[in-house]
Amino acid sequence: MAREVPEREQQRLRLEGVGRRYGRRGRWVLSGVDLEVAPGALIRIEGANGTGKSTLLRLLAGLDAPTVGRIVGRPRTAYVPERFPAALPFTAADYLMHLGTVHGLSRPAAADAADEWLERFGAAEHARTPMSELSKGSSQKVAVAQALLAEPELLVLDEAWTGLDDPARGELEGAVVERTAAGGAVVFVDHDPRRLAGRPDATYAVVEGTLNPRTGNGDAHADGPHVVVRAQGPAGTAPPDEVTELAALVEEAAGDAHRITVPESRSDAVLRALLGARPPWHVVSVEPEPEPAPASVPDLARGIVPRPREPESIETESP
Ligand SMILES: Nc1ncnc2c1ncn2[C@@H]1O[C@H](COP(=O)(O)OP(=O)(O)OP(=O)(O)O)[C@@H](O)[C@H]1O
Repeated sequence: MAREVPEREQQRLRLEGVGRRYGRRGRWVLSGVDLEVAPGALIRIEGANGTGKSTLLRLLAGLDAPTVGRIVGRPRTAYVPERFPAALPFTAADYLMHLGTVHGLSRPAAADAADEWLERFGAAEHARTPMSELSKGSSQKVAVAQALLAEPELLVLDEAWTGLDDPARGELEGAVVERTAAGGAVVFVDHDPRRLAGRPDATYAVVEGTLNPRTGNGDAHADGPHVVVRAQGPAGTAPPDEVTELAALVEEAAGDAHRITVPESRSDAVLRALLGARPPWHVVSVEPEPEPAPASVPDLARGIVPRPREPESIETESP
């Protein structure tokens, strides 16, 4: 049974004018980011490769500090990093029990929570396996279990579904829905546009260092049907900026191809931008986006309060 988190007792995380660059002369990876994460909110962060999504999530998780701006109101936070340090000198159960006690659980409660989450993710048989001997998938199950077992007020997931088998992926989606229903906030990045489709209270895209709200209700897929454009450009190049700004999601595919998910209403503009690039991109295919899988847990009303932005920084949705 999930621990309820009364809203009035929770810290509300706020990013105010946050900028981050690596090194004194490095480029600004993020700049002028304002964001408020309300209790119970489910927030999706999108963006092309290397735009700064992980940088933003590390700031949200409290593992990194802004170069400028400030972060206030730290809730009890747990984080699943993009790369989990698997070669730790513990068995899976001992590691989870240790993490549970760090998060304030008694040893028996931490041991019970460790067993419960390993069971839920189908990894109970690996409880006594040293972490260094776990497969990538089992190690990822431990990574998500360590974040969930203390029932955090804020859960930050950086591509946490990657490497999990199908049942564990479904289990993690269910756990996210449970967490938000219990009043916890969840912020996630995932390369699959169908992940938790229709559920986020807000979706933001990181574009050229700024955080742009997607649509009125925050769901990237609320703006009508989408198409998937597969396109190939010169080796090692990212799609033109105009494409990244118009698309709901840009992902690298096999070879030098990119998979670009875009609202149907903007697909002509994306194709024009690809074909008009110098040198032009080769459009391999244009297909309707597959239907998302139906959600398994009843929907629940939740509140998200995006911080007000300066008018010039609001992304307008072109028809
Ligand atoms: N610790 C670091 N030191 C120096 N540069 C870094 C560091 N972490 C990230 N960067 C740089 O910051 C930029 C944004 O990286 P980040 O990992 O946040 O992007 P991302 O959107 O999560 O990318 P991906 O989708 O590939 O995971 C990249 O140019 C990256 O090389």
